[in-house]
Amino acid sequence: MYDTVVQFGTIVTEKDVFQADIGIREGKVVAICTPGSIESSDAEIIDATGLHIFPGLIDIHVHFNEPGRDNWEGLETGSKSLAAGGVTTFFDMPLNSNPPTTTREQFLKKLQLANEKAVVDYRLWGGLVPDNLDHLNSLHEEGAIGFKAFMSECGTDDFQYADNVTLLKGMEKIAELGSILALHAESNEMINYLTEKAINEKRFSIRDYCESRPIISEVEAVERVINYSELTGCNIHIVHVSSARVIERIKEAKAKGVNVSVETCAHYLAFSIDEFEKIGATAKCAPPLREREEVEMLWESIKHGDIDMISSDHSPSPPELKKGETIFDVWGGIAGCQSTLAVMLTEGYHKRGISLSKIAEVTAYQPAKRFGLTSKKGSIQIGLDADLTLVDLKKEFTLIKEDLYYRYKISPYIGKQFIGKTNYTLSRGQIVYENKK
Ligand SMILES: NC(=O)NC(NC(N)=O)C(=O)[O-]
Ligand SMILES: [Zn+2]
Ligand SMILES: [Zn+2]
Repeated sequence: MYDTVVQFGTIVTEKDVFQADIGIREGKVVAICTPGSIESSDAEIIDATGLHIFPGLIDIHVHFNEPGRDNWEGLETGSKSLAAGGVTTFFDMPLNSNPPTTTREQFLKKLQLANEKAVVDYRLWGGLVPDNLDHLNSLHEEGAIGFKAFMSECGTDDFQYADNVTLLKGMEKIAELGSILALHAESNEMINYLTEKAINEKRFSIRDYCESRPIISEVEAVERVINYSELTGCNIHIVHVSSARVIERIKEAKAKGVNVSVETCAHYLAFSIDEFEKIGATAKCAPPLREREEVEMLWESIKHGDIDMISSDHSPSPPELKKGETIFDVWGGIAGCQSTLAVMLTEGYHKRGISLSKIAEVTAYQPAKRFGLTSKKGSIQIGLDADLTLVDLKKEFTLIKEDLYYRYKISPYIGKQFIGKTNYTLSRGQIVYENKK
């Protein structure tokens, strides 16, 4: 009757926490029953006694950089890391692969590589850049989950940021397609002005870097693109918001009827500038880490339901690019996609009383809902894919580099103490991670 039965675990969904057994057939959940009641003579049994079963996470924001920069990460190492962290679906960003995913040909090439190499499910973002307006249609036809644009320079030469005219024209098209535009929203003018000033004045501390990309530059860009959304009718998603001040603006826009969603990343919830100063360049990202009180306000925003989802924005580089004369010279991007759930459990559930259902909601249900995947993913329900992560909520561990599956064992989370560990991950019913393998 079943290929696999997960017995005696506690199921966590966006609505509920309850004990039940799960029967899996052909990759789908086909039964959810009273513990011990499933007839399972010829099924593989997974004993989940003492474990919590979350819907596999959906990480809508990773940079696995293949093709072209797979020496920075790669679809195999990246997706194995996700499996180890309980993530069963990822959306790969159109940059820093080289060439970036801005035409049909490049999209199909990446799709083929993902098909060969990824150990969990995936979708691909298409890019919106100044010279590819005529390609948006074909990217959409091939199944792009949405489009991504940068409002400021992105740190590589091969993905141009979208000027305002490109944004407006692109948004008009994306609205017609009924798709969605994700934005890296920082004001290019403000951050370039402040960066130049800091460098001229030889202010090279970590705090100087953070102050060169202030919260107000996020606010400016977000307000602008919200206005563009009202004008064009384009649905938008703001990636990696670092501050509750920005979340407030998005909340106001939602109340006015603008179709906008927002993510923050695990690192903005785990670290403040104080940790950035201790850890150094490994914790450099853009927008940068913020003050401790901002971290706490983000957690409050999650509690109040003002943040739709959590991503990792996993954007690693080779170690030599994380070294440089000053903090301004090193690669901006954090490697962390294996640790998202551990951060949510440790910092959210254990330290701040965030409910398990809220964690399932922002890591799986909301991403599935926003991107139209709820007929297959995002929760634990009869008929959905058996994408499951089995977690020991009480397991304490310190992350060591040998635990990581990244191409390079570099991450600001190394040395961090966590409570809550993934023991098994199932992707469409198949065990893709079990006890460190
Ligand atoms: N080129 C990048 O991958 N940049 C990424 N880097 C960060 N966030 O520091 C991003 O998502 O903006
Ligand atoms: Zn970004
Ligand atoms: Zn990113």
